[in-house]
Order: sequence, then C-alpha cells, then structure tokens
Amino acid sequence: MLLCIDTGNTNTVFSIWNGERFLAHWRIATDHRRTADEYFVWLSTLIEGQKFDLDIDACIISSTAPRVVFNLRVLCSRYFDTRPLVVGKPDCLLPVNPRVDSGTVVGPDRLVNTVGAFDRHGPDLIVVDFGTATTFDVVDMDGAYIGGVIAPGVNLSLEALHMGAASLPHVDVTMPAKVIGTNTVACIQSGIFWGYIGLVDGVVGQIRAERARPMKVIATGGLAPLFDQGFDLFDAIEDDLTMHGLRLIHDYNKEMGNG
Ligand SMILES: Nc1ncnc2c1ncn2[C@@H]1O[C@H](COP(=O)(O)OP(=O)(O)O)[C@@H](O)[C@H]1O
Ligand SMILES: CC(C)(COP(=O)(O)O)[C@@H](O)C(=O)NCCC(=O)O
Ligand SMILES: [K+]
Repeated sequence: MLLCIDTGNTNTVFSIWNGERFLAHWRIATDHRRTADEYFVWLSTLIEGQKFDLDIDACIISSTAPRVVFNLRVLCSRYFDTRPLVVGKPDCLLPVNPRVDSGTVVGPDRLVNTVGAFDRHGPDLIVVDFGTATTFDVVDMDGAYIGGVIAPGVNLSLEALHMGAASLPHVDVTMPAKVIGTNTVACIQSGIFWGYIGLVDGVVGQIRAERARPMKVIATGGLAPLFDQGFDLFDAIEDDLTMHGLRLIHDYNKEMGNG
C-alpha cells in the first residue's frame, strides 16, 4: 500500500492507496513539532475503524512547510521501513519539469496539482488552489508547470483584517445575501466573498489574455465550492487533485525504476 502525505501551511492530509485504488484519507493540523510517534499513534487509531490493515510499503510526501518533512521522513523509515519520495527534491522525478526562472523553488503542492490536473484534463489549464494561499498554477501544452499567481488565502485575509483593525471581529467566510452589508460582519463577508470572486475572475481573464488560447480552469481546496455558486468560474472542482497527483508521481518514479 502507498501512503501519500500532503502538508500545506494549515493542514496535512494523509491518504492510502492500493495500486490505483483510493482507500482512505485523514486530515490533521500542520505542526512541525509533531513527532513520528505521534503521527503513528494517530494513524493507527484511525485505521482501526477501517476494513484494512496499515500495511504501507511506499510513501510520497509533498510539503509546503519544509520543517515538517524531517518528522515525516522518520515516520516512514521507523514505522513503515520505507524511504519516502519527497516532491521537489532532486531524487523525485516528475513526468515534465517546470519551466520557471532558474533558482526558483516552486511549491511542491503546485507541481503536484499540475501533474494531477494534466492527467485528468489534458493541456492548457489554470489550477486554482484555495489553501492558506490562493494559488493559480498554469499548465502548458506538454503538462509542464510554467508559472502562475500567488494571492493571500481567504482565511488569511479574514484573519489579517481582524488582526490589523481594532474594531473588526473575526468572521467566517460565507456567501452574503447582498453586496451592500448593513452591519460590520456582513460588510466583511461581502468584501471577502465578492473580492475573491473578482480576484479569481480577473486573474483567470488576464492569464487567458496573456496565453491567447482557450484554457480550462480547475479548482481545488476546501473553499472552492463556495465560489462556484452560479458564477461559472470553474470548468471542474476536484478536492482530491493533490492526492491524485501524488499517486501519479509515485507511480511514475516506480515505472522509471526510481525508489
Ligand atoms: N470546507 C471548508 N470550509 C471552510 N474552510 C475550510 C474548508 N476547508 C478548508 N478550509 C480552510 O481553508 C484554509 C485552507 O485550508 P487547506 O486547503 O487545508 O490549506 P493548506 O493546504 O494550505 O494547508 C484553512 O484556513 C482551512 O481552515
Ligand atoms: C504558495 C504556497 C505558500 C501555497 O501553499 P499552501 O497554501 O498550499 O500552504 C506554497 O506553494 C509555497 O510556499 N510556494 C513556494 C513559492 C512558489 O511556489 O513559487
Ligand atoms: K495553495
């Protein structure tokens, strides 16, 4: 069985695969202090409710938080006796290499999203990931990541308003009934919701103009469905895109005799 681990700046998701068959996934808050032993206790407790044993013989990791990787590596070697592939490291092969300025370290989550989206949707894509940051990853004709856009994430923006303005409360993101808010909470919700609709629409439009070709927009991340309520911004929403990409990159490395 394969264990895929996707560490974002907010959450870490673990998924288990038997060949191409997805078996289960679990989410834990990202914390670089979490030890290998803690991960294992957590994983083995969750697996008790499943119809399979935790019989892992391969691992692949994508982490936007570099400090977390050490303990995840220890988890893989101590408990599963495997050496994990770590996306972004030179010994982890990608089907197509990114084309960006030399010296640029692209977020591994963006590389993984690119691979997952190209496999499902083919060339010329914009992948929008609503994570801690909202990222737009542009996929070329051959499936290469060729750059994109990084904007502050939805919850990060809400938090920043609350932190920086003494009279603004913390609010949760939602689609407001009207644009013109008649109380503080409604005003903030409107600013975030309509602001992000405009941001996504504007950035996608500019990318399309710059590329001068039709491009499909694929959205992922927990908040993607919120921005899909009748606005026609996305061609598809796939919350398993990163995990699909991780599984493909693992299989590609195996096919190439790597790891
Ligand atoms: N279904 C959801 N509803 C509301 N907020 C969500 C949902 N899923 C994720 N979030 C929030 O969106 C932000 C990004 O989450 P996530 O996609 O896990 O980020 P990352 O991949 O950067 O760790 C976090 O603040 C998280 O709490
Ligand atoms: C842009 C990101 C912070 C997004 O991370 P996330 O929101 O998934 O936690 C991450 O992909 C990153 O740290 N990237 C490095 C710079 C780059 O991709 O160009
Ligand atoms: K992201």
